Amino acid sequence: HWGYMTTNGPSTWGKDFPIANGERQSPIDIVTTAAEYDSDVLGSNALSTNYTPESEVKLVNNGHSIMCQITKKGVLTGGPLGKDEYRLEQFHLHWGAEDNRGSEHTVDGKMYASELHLVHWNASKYSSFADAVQKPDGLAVLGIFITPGVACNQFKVISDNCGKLKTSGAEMTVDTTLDPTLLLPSNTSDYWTYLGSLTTPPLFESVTWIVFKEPVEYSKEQLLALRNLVDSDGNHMQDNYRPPAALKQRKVKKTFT
Ligand SMILES: NS(=O)(=O)c1ccc(O)c(NC(=O)NCCCCO)c1
Ligand SMILES: [Zn+2]
Repeated sequence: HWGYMTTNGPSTWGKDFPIANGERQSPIDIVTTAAEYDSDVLGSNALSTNYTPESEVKLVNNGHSIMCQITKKGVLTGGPLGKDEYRLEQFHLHWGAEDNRGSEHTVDGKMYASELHLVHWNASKYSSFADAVQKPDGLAVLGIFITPGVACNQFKVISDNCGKLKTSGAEMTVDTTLDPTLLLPSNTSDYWTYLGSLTTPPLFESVTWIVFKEPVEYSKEQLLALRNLVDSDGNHMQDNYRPPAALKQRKVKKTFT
């Protein structure tokens, strides 16, 4: 089964998932000087999130990451998404064994300690996540860089429960509220955006990526909690990130000068 070890990691995925070498794969290295400022598409209608706080938190160790399944109606609109409404489905993370690596997107070659992905599907055009996941305009994912610093209070419900989700397949519901809005950086106006893919198999080329420039801080303890999770092979879930793929014939746009 695919994973992140030498024997089943990103360099082997092309065997079972030939799209791994496709024209719009993710993540990518964001070369800041090559990104194009595009005022009309991006400037006119600002990216907007309208999330409903979760009244309980459903956490799953899916063998590749820790995922929070969203049950409330949360909507992402605007920016590069045109008139379509994208519904929040889940969020999860990728991280390293040490603070010097772990993000999937890089910025001028810089890797962050972790990257949070808020996954949305196009509810204006499709009937479910499963229906949207293979469509070229099916998904929109918000990428948030994580850097070591002060604790993120809204992330505590996840980091404080990693110990109870050690094994692959483990699920739990925590009876507390969580507002996904509070997982976002304070500046949500400055971001890069480009057309890409899922960063794990099946690597479908269905994602409009929106990567925020401003990182969010998690404490050392919160990052350590992620590294103590166990994956589907019984190893510590660490370095569960795909390295950058080729940009090929794509342009990265940015909303800031
Ligand atoms: N990293 S990502 O691009 O934001 C991303 C967003 C949504 C996804 O559905 C996946 N991948 C996925 O679901 N793979 C199926 C098996 C996983 C657990 O069994 C990756
Ligand atoms: Zn992801």
